[in-house]
Amino acid sequence: MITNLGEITIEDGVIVRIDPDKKGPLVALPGLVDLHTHLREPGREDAETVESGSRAAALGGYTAVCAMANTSPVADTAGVVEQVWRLGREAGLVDVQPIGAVTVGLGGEQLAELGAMADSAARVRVFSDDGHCVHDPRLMRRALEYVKAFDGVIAQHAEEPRLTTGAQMNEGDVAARLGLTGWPAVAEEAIIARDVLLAGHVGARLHICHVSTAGSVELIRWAKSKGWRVTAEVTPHHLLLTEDLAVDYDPVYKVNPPLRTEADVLALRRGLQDGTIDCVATDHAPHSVEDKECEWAYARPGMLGLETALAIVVQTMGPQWDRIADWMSAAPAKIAGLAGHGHPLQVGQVANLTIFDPDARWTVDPTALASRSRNTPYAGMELRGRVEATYLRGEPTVLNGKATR
Ligand SMILES: NC(=O)N[C@@H](CC(=O)O)C(=O)O
Ligand SMILES: [Zn+2]
Repeated sequence: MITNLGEITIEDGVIVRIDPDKKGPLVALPGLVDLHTHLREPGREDAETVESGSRAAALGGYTAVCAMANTSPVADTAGVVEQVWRLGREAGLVDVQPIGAVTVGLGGEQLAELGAMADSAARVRVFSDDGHCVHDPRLMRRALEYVKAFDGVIAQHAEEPRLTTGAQMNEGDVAARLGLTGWPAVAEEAIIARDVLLAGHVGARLHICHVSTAGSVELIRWAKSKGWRVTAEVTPHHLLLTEDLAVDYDPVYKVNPPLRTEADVLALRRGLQDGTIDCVATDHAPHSVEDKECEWAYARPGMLGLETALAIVVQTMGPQWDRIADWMSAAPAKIAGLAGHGHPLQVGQVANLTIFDPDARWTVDPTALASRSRNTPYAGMELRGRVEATYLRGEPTVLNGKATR
């Protein structure tokens, strides 16, 4: 089958011609890859399923997502990661690459069967206790040593739990005014400092999840200057939103790590621009109405991200299409070891691609999202730029802004 997408022609799932003369107003990007997605299946299918999350991802321009391990049961065995991987194949809308837990049950005490997950049909290469920090430095060291053998990576949720007990939002003036317990920047930075040193010592790959402070950017810049194998991600929400949004106690803005200050937002954008931060990852964290639309103190942290990510990145970083292709496709594919994704749009490459209309304006309606949850911080906001179409190995998963399945 031959498909013509303006300047790009696809045949049998492969890009066979690129004709720059035919370039129209739409932007073609390599299919986006998300390094940090919470799909909630198994266990919380009321909040999201592999299929609903895959549909949200495709609508956001993604062709692959890495599914975080904090499901129920936890993805800490070959059986569970294979289940998630198989569900992704059945949904067939994006490639779902499971992330395995670092420790049994995310308990932080005993290493999970990393090797068995790596050898499973799901071929796990990224391991994370996300939602929890791997707190014990000895265990963290062992995990780094273990995954080094097969070029795996430990993705750390950097949060020193002894400094965040009872924390509800960023520590600072706003928290003091609202009477909410603060989550200080140092809780993130202390773990990053420790772990880049460990990664340097072991010579293994470390990835820092959802970096949120200016100090973290500095530490990662320093670690990279040493030549240590450290990568980092930033979320679209940390590139745009600040702690001030908490003033009305609307729990949609409660997220972990918390929204920080304007100075942090600017430092994160600079860090992404100068390559200190490698990629943008959504941390798509769907939560049910009961878990989210309640008092701030009881609401679960986390916000949706997949369907709005590209528009938010363009809004915050500008229409730097080559850089965006790197931040949202090539870099995350490389970190996750996804050989079939992240390729530049070139003749002969597999046709995983996203067609984006940079001028389309749309208003975010939480009830119209493909996600089973509604906890988007952009509800009612007018965004500029929308995914028109997404192709997975040459097959459309989204056409005219609608999922094909
Ligand atoms: N980001 C969040 O606030 N929540 C995530 C866990 C996480 O990414 O830390 C979740 O699973 O809901
Ligand atoms: Zn996390």
